[in-house]
Amino acid sequence: MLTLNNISKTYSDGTLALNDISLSLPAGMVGLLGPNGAGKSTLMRTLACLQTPDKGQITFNGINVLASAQSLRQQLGYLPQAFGVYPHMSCVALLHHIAALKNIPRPQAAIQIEELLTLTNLTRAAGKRVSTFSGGMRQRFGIAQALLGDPTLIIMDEPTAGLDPMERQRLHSMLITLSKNKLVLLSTHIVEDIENLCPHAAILMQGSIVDSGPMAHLIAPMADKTWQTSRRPSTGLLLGECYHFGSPEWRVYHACAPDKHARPVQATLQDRYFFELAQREKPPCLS
Ligand SMILES: Nc1ncnc2c1ncn2[C@@H]1O[C@H](COP(=O)(O)OP(=O)(O)OP(=O)(O)O)[C@@H](O)[C@H]1O
Repeated sequence: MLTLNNISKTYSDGTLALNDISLSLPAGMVGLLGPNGAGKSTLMRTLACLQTPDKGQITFNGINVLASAQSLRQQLGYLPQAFGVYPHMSCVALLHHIAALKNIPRPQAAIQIEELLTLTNLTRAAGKRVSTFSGGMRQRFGIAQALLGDPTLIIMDEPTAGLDPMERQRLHSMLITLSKNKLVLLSTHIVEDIENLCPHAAILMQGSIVDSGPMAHLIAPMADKTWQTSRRPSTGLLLGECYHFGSPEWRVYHACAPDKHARPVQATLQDRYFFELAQREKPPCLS
């Protein structure tokens, strides 16, 4: 269990990035959903002990994270949004280098690296320089390095960014396998990834937690109030515009049918997310 109590962070230029965040996250796959600039990366870096909050407390399985960063690092695997690599090092050499930085004895590291190369489907590319890898291979390498040392807390910041559908699917099944006995925190603004992968999620907007909990809890406020209509609605809160067989359709939040063309639909996490966004800014468009 990862618990955050009253975490706040203001950058030196006065930007309030995290505003009194309190959260309890269970083991398994947990999604952190928020638009650009919501504070996701700031929160991820704080959890990974790469920056400190101005106030608040974090505990992970009994460890006081802010007071014992080193104890947490031994249990942590972190995939940042972007990471640099030494241009001349091969995949396997770089993994050995990172294993050494994590204080993993070489014989143990060799066994783990072989297993991780298999898991991430990089065995055949082990001798290639990571700087020549495609986007998907690089992300898989990022996962392999994060998993060195068998961490119990895995933090992934936008892991599917820039991946093609095949690579994305491969990454999804890898994450599902991993999350069996660990806490995998997945930060993204791709709602579909969280809907597909996470039984539990938190929604972050403008540095504050809007809501968190099991998926059913997050969707519950939208139940029986979400409609889809083939005419642009004039009443209700517009959640977004989508296309059905090439024709435009609108998703609307309203207590009753917004017009005679509207039909009730099963609410999704995307509806809840767009509901929250629509209350804070101009309504988004679905694509
Ligand atoms: N080093 C910094 N100095 C000043 N402001 C910063 C810094 N890093 C982030 N911010 C600001 O803090 C806020 C939160 O940024 P953050 O990168 O955590 O959001 P995010 O949800 O990860 O966004 P994205 O999805 O675009 O990566 C933004 O307003 C951002 O401009």
